[in-house]
Amino acid sequence: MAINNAFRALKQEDLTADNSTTSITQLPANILEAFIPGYSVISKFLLDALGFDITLLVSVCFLVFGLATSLTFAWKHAYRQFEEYFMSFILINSDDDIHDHIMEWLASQKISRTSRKLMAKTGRENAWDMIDGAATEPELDPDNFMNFNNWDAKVPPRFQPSFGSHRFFHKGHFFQFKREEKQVMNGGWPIMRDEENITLTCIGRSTEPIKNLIKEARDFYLEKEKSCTVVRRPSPKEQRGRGRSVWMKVATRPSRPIDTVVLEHDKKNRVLADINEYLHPSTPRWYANRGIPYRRGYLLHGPPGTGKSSLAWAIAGVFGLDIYCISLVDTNLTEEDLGMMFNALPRRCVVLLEDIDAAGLNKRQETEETEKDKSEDAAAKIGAEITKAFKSVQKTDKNKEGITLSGLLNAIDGVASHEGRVLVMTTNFPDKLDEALIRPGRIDMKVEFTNATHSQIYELFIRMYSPDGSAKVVPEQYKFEPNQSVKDNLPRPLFNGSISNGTIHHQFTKETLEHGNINGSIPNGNMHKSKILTPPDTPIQMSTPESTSIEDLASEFARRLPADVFTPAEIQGFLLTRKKEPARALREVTVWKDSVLEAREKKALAKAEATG
Ligand SMILES: Nc1ncnc2c1ncn2[C@@H]1O[C@H](COP(=O)(O)OP(=O)(O)OP(=O)(O)O)[C@@H](O)[C@H]1O
Repeated sequence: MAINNAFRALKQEDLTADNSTTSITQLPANILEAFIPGYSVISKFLLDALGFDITLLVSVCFLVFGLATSLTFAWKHAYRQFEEYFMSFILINSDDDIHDHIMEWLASQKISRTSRKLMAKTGRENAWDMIDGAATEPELDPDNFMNFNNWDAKVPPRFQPSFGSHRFFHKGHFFQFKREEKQVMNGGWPIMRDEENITLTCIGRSTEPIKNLIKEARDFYLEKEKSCTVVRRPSPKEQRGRGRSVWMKVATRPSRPIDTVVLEHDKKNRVLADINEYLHPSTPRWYANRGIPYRRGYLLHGPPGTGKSSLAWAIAGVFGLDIYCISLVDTNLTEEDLGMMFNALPRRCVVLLEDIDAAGLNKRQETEETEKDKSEDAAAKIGAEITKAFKSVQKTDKNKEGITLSGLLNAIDGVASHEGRVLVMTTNFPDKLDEALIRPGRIDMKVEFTNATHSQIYELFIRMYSPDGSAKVVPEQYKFEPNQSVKDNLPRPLFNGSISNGTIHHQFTKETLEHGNINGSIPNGNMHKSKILTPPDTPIQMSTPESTSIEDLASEFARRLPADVFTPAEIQGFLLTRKKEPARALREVTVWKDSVLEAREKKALAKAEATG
């Protein structure tokens, strides 16, 4: 009996032990059934068909999954707590320049090669990349033309860390870089826009390592763009405001060297010296001590194509300033926007207001109209009043979305306005501008641009044909005596183009100047005279001891054109189409001059006829 009881107890124990084993490695069938409907039927079917019980396998999978989920949850929670109490972060919005600095820097770091989460960007080359030889060389087709077929596809893509979290070590510090994009309301429902933020996090309760990293990224970026001018324009209307920048970067281009602006040296130097003094760190105090608003405006005026915008760009390049361009004819620009834009300007920059005469900011007519009114009788006066009122309503409507003179003056004189900034306005018609706009305090220096003088023509020629585009200062002895001709002094031996080290050495003789008889060929077939092709890698070296110097050609060229008749842009356009053929330019300039003058005359006649 006792043995029987013990045996039963043992059996019971065995059963219990069996049960406990089942509960660890095998989940009860009813639990599995709850997760996988029809599980018992499937497992029974598989047991019958294959003689294999899948319960153990499924249970293990469930347990591993459960464990992994719990561990992930616990890790995330613990990491969040750690992040909260032992980490620091800095948030950067994509509107800010720092965003570009960081992304550019990261693209050059190891993380952009090793990360498993990358974003590929088509490596669109900037036209200026060619300058540094950074750009990929295009292929030449059998006719020696460059072939840009599928050019963008040939440029290697750029890689950046993609959206999500990335971790990396830099200079002994651990960083987490998180890039997120979300949709936010743009002004009001239902217009949405994408907003991108990046968060940089580091271990420790100080943000100093992140600040250092941002500084490093900024220095890296600025070093790359050292000799470039950043161009900004107003952001699209729907993106302005709400903490978003009202300015957006539209381009970065190589700074324009000041010598490339062909202008009387005195004029150029006067402007540069004035701006230099204005931007000096001690100048704001000087202005403040005297209670004078710290600002300076420049009006560049003259016919179209005489170099006004070019000078503004060159000024930005000389002083390493970004250029902020505003077009007052932009109908999307309101006075409120304009005020916001002036207030959002950085401490130092060039603000370029182009063609202000085209913006409807013409001289006010009031005085004129009042004078006229005085001489009219009462009935006419009433009529005039009605017309005036009607016109003013029309004017208000028309300018609802545009800028009025008072709006512009308010922006210029605004609270923060452009203190410390260089304000440059350009116009083709200075006489049309309202006195209020150009009074001292708003415009402090006026620079007149004219059609090309003889010395400008000379310099434009030299600049076009000297190997590196640099022109020597117009020589003192260079005098444009009406009867002086260097042509008569040109050496006479026949030209024979010679080539050494793949470079064509042109020599110009009187005959080549007169008849264009340049004989040149390249043995490797790069240049075929019949196709008038010049290989891309053949800089022209013009002057050799026996040849006519480029200065002589320039003098003769300038002599053949009248002064103050053609704009520098016109002359540049003419030279550009003969950019490697100074002799041809000299040969053809007289014909060109006559044809342009004739066309002008015809146009003037047609206009006169049309106006009766
Ligand atoms: N004085 C100059 N020196 C060098 N290049 C010039 C000069 N004037 C004009 N150019 C050339 O002509 C082109 C037009 O010049 P730019 O835009 O500066 O003229 P602008 O006076 O501002 O004309 P607009 O009044 O039509 O805006 C540019 O390619 C520029 O390089």
